[in-house]
Amino acid sequence: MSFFARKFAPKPSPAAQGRRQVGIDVGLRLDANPAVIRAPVDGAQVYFHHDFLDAATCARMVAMIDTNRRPSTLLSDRNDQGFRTSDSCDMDRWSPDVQPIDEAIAALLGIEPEHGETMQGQRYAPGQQFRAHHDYFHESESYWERMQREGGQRTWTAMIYLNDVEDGGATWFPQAGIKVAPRRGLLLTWNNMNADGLPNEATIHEGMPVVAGVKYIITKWFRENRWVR
Ligand SMILES: O=C(O)CCC(=O)C(=O)O
Ligand SMILES: [Fe+2]
Repeated sequence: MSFFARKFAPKPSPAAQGRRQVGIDVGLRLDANPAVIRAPVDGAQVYFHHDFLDAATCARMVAMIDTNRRPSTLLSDRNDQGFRTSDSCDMDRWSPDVQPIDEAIAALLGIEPEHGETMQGQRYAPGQQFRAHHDYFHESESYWERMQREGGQRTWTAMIYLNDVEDGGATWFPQAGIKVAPRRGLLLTWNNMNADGLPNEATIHEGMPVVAGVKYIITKWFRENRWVR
């Protein structure tokens, strides 16, 4: 960018600058971790870590989800039946089974655990899905005012598949062009913001319908500010 273009370009807001820095810091940390693989996609930061959780830990998480699950909800002004048909549950962050996983994910990314929302468990039976969506908050929706008070925008998402699924249930990023098949213990993480610290539309993704078997995952969404106070 020329000197004049830079001088007259709109200045990024302090919030966008903070999110931009989180993208840089977390990206550098993941790039430096030999156990982490960066997905070869343009226009989004997407990474994997195989066997992030062992089989016994995954089995404990599956049992917790089965005990506490209820129909999933959607954060939207529209009432869209069929959009998210799974079951979900909140994983108690202070439980001795959950806290170490919470902390391990936060340490992997280098984000303070207090920026993470409550870990969510999700279960998809055959035919169940989570249609294409962004994890970041749409700042035009009515929930945004409340979200701003509760930690602000979502920056990084981390998901862990707790089991192999017989058929279906891949996580598909149609714009970024990757499809991830569930595999026990596999962690998938991506930055919902772009290099300017603004919502990255190319992170649109869906949990494709399970065809055979049952899919279990846990999801962590990180906020730009502290979520736990
Ligand atoms: O089930 C999946 O593969 C995707 C889940 C997801 O996008 C989410 O929980 O935000
Ligand atoms: Fe999502």
